[in-house]
Amino acid sequence: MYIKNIKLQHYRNYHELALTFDDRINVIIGENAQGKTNLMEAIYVLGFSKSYRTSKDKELIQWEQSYAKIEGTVLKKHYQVPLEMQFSAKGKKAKLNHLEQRRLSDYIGALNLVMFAPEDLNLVKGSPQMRRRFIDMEIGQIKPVYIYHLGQYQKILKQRNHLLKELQRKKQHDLTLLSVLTEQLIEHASIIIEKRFSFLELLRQWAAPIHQGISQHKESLTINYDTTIDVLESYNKEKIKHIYETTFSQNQRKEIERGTTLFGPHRDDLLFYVNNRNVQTFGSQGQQRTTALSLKLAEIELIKAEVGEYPVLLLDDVLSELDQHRQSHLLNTIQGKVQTFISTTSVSDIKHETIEQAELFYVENGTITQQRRG
Ligand SMILES: Nc1ncnc2c1ncn2[C@@H]1O[C@H](COP(=O)(O)OP(=O)(O)OP(=O)(O)O)[C@@H](O)[C@H]1O
Repeated sequence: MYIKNIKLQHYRNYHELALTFDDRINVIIGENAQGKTNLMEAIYVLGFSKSYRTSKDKELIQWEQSYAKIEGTVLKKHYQVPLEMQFSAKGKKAKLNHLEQRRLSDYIGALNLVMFAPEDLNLVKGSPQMRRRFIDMEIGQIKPVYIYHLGQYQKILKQRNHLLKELQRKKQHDLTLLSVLTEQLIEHASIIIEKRFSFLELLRQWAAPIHQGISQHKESLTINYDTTIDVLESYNKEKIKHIYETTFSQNQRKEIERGTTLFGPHRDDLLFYVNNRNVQTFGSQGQQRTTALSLKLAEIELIKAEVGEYPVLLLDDVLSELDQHRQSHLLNTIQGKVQTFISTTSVSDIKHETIEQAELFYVENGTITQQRRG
């Protein structure tokens, strides 16, 4: 799939903007603070209905304006999909095929994206929250119903944590509500875990050979799921549910004492091993970067295998962070098959033939001049 065009209105520092993109490589060039990342972010928001930079939608609206709008046309193999996101003080609206979607899980997935920014290089070393976000975003765009379960899970978790705090402080003594919330939490938790397990199976299949390729067969990558309960990846939803039920009932006193939910997907993590050693603890910076790159490239292939089309790739200021070998590996892999947006302060940072044919977009203070190379 690829994005044919985009129109922005009052989005960050873009007052009005209309662009037509190349179906392969688009390079967004500009000095600092001119609007490169804002454009990448707008594309991301068009796909995921929210930003990766802020959880406050109102920050996306241009200062002094009352709304922001992003429209875009996504071209798929056999049809095209018009998408639209609008933000105002009243909230956000997502339109697919010109029809407003009440549930965002009905909107997400029409435009598949893989984002690779400098922060992603810390995926291995960074917080468990980052890794959970990575896996959740991925599953969400392949199986949008996952987003629904995740949303419900988070809502119930918040209520349950609040209740556990009240029980801890003895402001509340009734345990009936706790059982009701626990039961609801388990229902969504077991679906989330089951889906994460099947996603991991796929991720491993794609990431391991890619990692071998980048490391010139010197390294092998394995990925494990680290969970708070005693569960095997071969278990189905019912079995996972049963284990959660036993764990929660055996630990009720402990949870009340601590005033928080101690088990569930919100506490799980991914562990990466290179040549059987934990790369989070023992890996060199290079190995950690190779792992992050392998995961991103695996995401691209995984989406293609599951959805039937390649996603759009966003490389936000990340190429200059990769050494020549990793940069070439990345660009060779995507060349000719994945629509890619690259943001950079200088085209000379990109040393690859693919750049010869790219569409160039020069950004200056919220305006863009387009120029085709080749
Ligand atoms: N809501 C907003 N309304 C108007 N301008 C905004 C808004 N949010 C951010 N900006 C402006 O957008 C600019 C930042 O743009 P952006 O983050 O895209 O930078 P960039 O070109 O990617 O630069 P860098 O290379 O430093 O990351 C800043 O000048 C900032 O003041």
